[in-house]
Amino acid sequence: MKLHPVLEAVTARIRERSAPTRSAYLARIEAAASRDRGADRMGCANVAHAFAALPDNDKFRVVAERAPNIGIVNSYNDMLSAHAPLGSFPHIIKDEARKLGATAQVASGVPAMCDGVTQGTAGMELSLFSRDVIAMATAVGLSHDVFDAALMLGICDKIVPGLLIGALHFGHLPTVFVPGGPMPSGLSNNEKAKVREQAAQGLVGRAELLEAESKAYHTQGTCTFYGTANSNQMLMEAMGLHVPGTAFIQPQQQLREELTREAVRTALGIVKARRFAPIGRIVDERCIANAMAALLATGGSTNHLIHWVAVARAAGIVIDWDDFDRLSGAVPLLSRVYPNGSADVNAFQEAGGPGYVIRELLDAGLMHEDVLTVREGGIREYTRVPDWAEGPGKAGLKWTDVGASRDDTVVRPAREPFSATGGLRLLQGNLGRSVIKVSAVPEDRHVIEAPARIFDSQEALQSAFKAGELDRDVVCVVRWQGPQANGMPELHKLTPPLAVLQGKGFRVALVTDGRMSGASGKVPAAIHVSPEAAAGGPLAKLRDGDVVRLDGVAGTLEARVDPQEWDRRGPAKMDARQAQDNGFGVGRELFAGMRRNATAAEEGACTWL
Ligand SMILES: O=C(O)[C@H](O)[C@@H](O)[C@H](O)[C@H](O)COP(=O)(O)O
Ligand code: SF4
Repeated sequence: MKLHPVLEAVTARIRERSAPTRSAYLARIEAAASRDRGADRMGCANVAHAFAALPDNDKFRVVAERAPNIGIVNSYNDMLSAHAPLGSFPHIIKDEARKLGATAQVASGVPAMCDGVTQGTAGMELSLFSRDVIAMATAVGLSHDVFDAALMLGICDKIVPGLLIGALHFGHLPTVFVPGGPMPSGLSNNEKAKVREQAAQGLVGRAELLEAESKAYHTQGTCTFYGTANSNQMLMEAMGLHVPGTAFIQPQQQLREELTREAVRTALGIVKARRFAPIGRIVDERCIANAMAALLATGGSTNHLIHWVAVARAAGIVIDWDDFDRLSGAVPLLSRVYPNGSADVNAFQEAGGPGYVIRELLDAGLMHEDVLTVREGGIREYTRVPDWAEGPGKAGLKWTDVGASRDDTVVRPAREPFSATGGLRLLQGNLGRSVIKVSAVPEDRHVIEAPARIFDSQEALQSAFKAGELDRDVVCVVRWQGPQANGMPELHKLTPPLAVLQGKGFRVALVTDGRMSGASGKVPAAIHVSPEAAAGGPLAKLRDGDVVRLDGVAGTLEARVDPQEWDRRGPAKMDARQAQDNGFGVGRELFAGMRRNATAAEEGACTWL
């Protein structure tokens, strides 16, 4: 299939811009790949320490027989419903490795924050930087340097980007990502959102709200909205870093275990076949462009406009919001999964899932086909759906073509998409550069112009809402929420009050240098405003009553203030003590160095460069 000219142009622009950093990166992984590693190179004490805990026959294998050794990086904990199933995976992986004459060791555990638990609390100020902590923790594990391949176990928001950034610093290793899958559907996301809005208006009490939330989030597995966690899964499929079709197979079933075993077979298959497919080679400019296209075609999380910039940078590839915006003009919206619709990821999988979207994008020339993946069959393998058959002679994993959409309210072909353009837009103007997810906003709310009301915290906005001060057309500006100010938290708790105002017919919007959740959607929000207010960005000059225009069609974000007056204004100052006080007791002081060192949101909010 001929490549779409826009995909071709964007990829060429990325390749040209990245040439110096990408060639340096490839040289580094060549050097690492040629360095002899493992048991027969290390000192005897090192070897003894590395394998002391292995059962004797495994020790023999990995030392005497130089059997391949897999490093497992696991983000298991009980705080994320999505990660709870991962506790049992290392046992399955070691068992499968042993069957294949290899060994596997947990190289390291990495931390994982549940953004649902910390949403709206001071703990959320650690969330973005936990991504780079996870990358560093991945490096701590893999730096034992006794591995021939790696398996990355993780699903949620900052965890997959962190694991990927870490793994790319070991780009010489074949690496497969292993998910756990979504929980079975409970109370629908729309129903949940409705109860939240009733609670915001005082129409239901805490007992009713807790009952609704607990019915939505009711067991192990990933939450079923298409937020950052499930956008991660879609992108892992589009980048060819998963076993094909594994993303949205639910945990606690035999197929999930078989796919985990298949990840071991896939990683060892690369090692034994000596197929040159280390992760640093798979993740190239075309792979990154494919991920961008898949994000846009599914109205994925706005967080990936930060994370995938950082992921690309870890592979020596430089992308920016112009690249996303240009691609968004050519990539159609092919799926509607909450918050971009009412279906959840289980319905998305039923209707065709990632395989359907990837097939449609490939056939429309909107994904590169000539890419490396962890599978020999290349990216076409990811247009197929796995199943596991039981019984004599039939047992085993098999894949079938995804076929036609089984629900065209959830996934549609590229020839008749939900929208001709992708779900994410770049906004520019005298307030800086920002992004908006338009795919989840009602058409008649894509352009909002109203007087601004300035807030220095999300709590201040919630208090003003409760006091009835926002019952009007208003652009709510929440500043001092960028990476350097307070770690760039998600302000998703503002969705219910703003949605109530929108539901009353007021024309409302949010403008912030902070983030929103991948699960945010219906209220127009210009987010990630760069440069952030704490770095001298123009949000610091805005005042109550200034008219602000957010135009998701023209791609602009402007303060309608007389230019001379605007130039005369000095910036407001952040009350740093306020941030310190409300953040005490959740460890935010430990992240002061990362706040100081973070690059801008558009550069991925990287803290390691
Ligand atoms: O980016 C994301 O997808 C969010 O961070 C998500 O992981 C988080 O859990 C939300 O807070 C969930 O939504 P609710 O808070 O509405 O449950
Ligand atoms: S999707 Fe969000 S709320 Fe759900 S488990 Fe993952 S981080 Fe937590």
